[in-house]
Amino acid sequence: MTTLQTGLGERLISNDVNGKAFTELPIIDLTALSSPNLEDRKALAAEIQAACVDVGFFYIKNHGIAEEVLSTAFAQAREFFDQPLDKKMLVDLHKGDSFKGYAPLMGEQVDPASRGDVHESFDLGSDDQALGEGKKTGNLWPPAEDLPAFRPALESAWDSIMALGKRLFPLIALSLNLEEDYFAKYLTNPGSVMRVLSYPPQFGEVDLKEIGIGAHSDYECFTLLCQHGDVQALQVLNAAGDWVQAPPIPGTIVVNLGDQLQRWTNGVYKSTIHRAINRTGKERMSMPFFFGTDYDTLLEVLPSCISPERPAMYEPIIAGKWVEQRLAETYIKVDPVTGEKI
Ligand SMILES: O=C(O)CCC(=O)C(=O)O
Ligand SMILES: [Fe+2]
Repeated sequence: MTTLQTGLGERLISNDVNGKAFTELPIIDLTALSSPNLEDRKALAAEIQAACVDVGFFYIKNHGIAEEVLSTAFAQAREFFDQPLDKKMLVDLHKGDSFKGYAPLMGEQVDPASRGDVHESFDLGSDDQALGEGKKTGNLWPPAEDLPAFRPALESAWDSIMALGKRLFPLIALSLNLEEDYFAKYLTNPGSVMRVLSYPPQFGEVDLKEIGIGAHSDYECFTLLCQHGDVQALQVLNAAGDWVQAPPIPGTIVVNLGDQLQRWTNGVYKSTIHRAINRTGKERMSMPFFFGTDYDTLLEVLPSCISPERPAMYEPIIAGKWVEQRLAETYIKVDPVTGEKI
């Protein structure tokens, strides 16, 4: 079986678990999420279940987030990224200890087989969230005199997407035949992260060791990914080893499952490998929001996902430690004198 080097180490090309050779991503209408009728919500949960088992990726529409909140955040992100490098490095992610702030082009490497990711990023989280053992610093914001509207725009997007994510957990619980509030006890102070990414267009021969974001799976429970404009770059790996394009669709947000839910569900739900390559000739931006659980949640395979044919495949892990370890492997620090990775 073919293997692929990813941020998770060597992975079978079929994502460890049997997904489908899907050729497009499902689009799920979330209107029934607000229905007072449990049967309506269960019918929606059944659609979510099929998408999580077969694909691990889907679009949502009628999600309730105002388009303007997202476009304002993207406009501010563009202003931030268009600044000179020395301004952006005022909030260099390496100045703090909890992976918040700016990382320049090639400052990250989600796929250890790559030379670095061809994107710039700015990461933020909640200042009062559990930062993890010994962590002292939270968000790093650019000076308000440089970009007065940046922080309010990103915080407003954060609030809206966080609210949507909190509404999706009960749906995921229903889709796993659990009580709707099953995950609530693990979400008192969840370790979520949002980021804006800017991918310059790449020209010439495709070199898979140097692309927008290398092949990886996400680390948390699920990701809500907003794509800006009409610039195609995201690709999703199906069980046949083919990369399926996930273009921006107006009014939708992409949802993909992460490793925490794959482990919790014993691989029944897929944390599908994806990457981004921007060959469009245009600058591309995206805004992923990663939803984790409380830092100290013990992620143990759900008993309902274990059977004689499918024994538990994963050791229990502490949710926050898992993400921290994965992040520490992701960000590259370069020695300013030698230019070597340290
Ligand atoms: O920009 C994208 O479309 C994908 C970003 C992504 O996969 C990530 O940040 O984990
Ligand atoms: Fe990702």
